Amino acid sequence: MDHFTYRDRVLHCEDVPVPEIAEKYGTPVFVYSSATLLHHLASVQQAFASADPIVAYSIKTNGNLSICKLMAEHGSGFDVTSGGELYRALKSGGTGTKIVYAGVGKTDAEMRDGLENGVFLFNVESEEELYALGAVAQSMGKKAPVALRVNPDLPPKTHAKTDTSVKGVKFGLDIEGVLEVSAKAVGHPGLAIVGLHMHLGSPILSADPYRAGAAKAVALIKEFRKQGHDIQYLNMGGGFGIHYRKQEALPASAFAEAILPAVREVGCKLVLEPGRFIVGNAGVLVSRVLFNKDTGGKHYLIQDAAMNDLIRPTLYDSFHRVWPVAPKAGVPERPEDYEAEIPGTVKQDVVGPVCESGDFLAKGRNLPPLVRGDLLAVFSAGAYGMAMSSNYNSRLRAAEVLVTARTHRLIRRRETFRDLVACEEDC
Ligand SMILES: Cc1ncc(COP(=O)(O)O)c(C=O)c1O
Ligand SMILES: N[C@@H](CCCC[NH3+])C(=O)O
Repeated sequence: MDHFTYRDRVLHCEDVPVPEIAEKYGTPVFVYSSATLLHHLASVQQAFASADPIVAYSIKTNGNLSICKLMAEHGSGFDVTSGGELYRALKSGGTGTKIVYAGVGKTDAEMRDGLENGVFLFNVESEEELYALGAVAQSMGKKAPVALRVNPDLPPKTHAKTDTSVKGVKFGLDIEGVLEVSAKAVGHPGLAIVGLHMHLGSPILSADPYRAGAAKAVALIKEFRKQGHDIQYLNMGGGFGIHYRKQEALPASAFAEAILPAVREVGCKLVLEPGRFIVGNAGVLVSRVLFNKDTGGKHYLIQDAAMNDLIRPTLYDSFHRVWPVAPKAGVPERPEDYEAEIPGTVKQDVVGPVCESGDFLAKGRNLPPLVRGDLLAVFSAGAYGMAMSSNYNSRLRAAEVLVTARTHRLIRRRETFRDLVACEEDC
């Protein structure tokens, strides 16, 4: 479900016409719907309610403080993967009792920071990390609460760059060797192995990998307990897919059906780390057409958003729906299927101003002819859009706007040229 709808051929975010936002804040601009954000958070919380889970919003997806505050105010915890993300989580009202610390390469300083702030669970991904964390905790007179992250060697079939649970990736401990690792850690004075963590990849459009992963988790948890570890948490990570092309995403209840029986069997507290599922369909990237250009038998639509704003198409060949903010008569107000032939359209590559041939937001799309100044919406851009943006080509990072019903508010101002050089001028 999202709250981006066309009314009289004008895209609205909740009750706000998107052109009003583009006029006021300029383009490119990320526009988020708070109703969609909260709807998705609530749908996860409700689907898994019987396990009383800790839903830890994965802050890497979109770390904007206003979005994170909304998450914290509505009962979400945070999944963080760096000192910077922990800082954002705490600044947004998060508390250690609901913060899980992930990541293959935590520094000693990050571990200390996490322990000082009472992080309830550290996902640990290697034996060296385990003992480094144990030593840091011991030096502070503490025991670090640990979930061993297991790589279950399940192919969730996402994309070569986003599969995190197949043999040979850098993530997690190999499932074959994890019991040896846990056996050696029994009785360590700085470590309490209290959980098992599994994050399968992202985005996942089937519940089957979760069912298979949870079954492997159950077997391991039983073994950990036999070794003497007091396992309290089963952390099934994030990865729930969203609508990018059509309505292809599963509801949270489908994932709940796959995961909850395992949680009941081992009697653990469930931890989830959803990111994309909460914020992905809650954001669009709005840009303005600069030029049309025909070359090499192709039609290029050059607009003012680029790979530095949304790198997913460049990095993963990801598909995002693209459509005019105010489509003129003669084309559908909003197509059912963006990949089918659409009357009144011509094939176009939607590209940005960055000096890279790989700078595109969409290729070979059926779009109506557009002219300079027209507005374009790139849908499902709320997750890993702004979060992965950069200043490449010394482009200023976009503004972000949060909509609630008929109101809109700037939640990140557009950067300025002074921002671009600020860290260099200090030197
Ligand atoms: C450990 C971990 N947890 C949670 C997430 C969030 O994933 P998603 O945004 O697909 O829910 C990721 C990213 O894939 C991750 O690596
Ligand atoms: N950043 C990715 C997925 C990787 C998620 C982080 N483990 C995306 O944009 O889809």
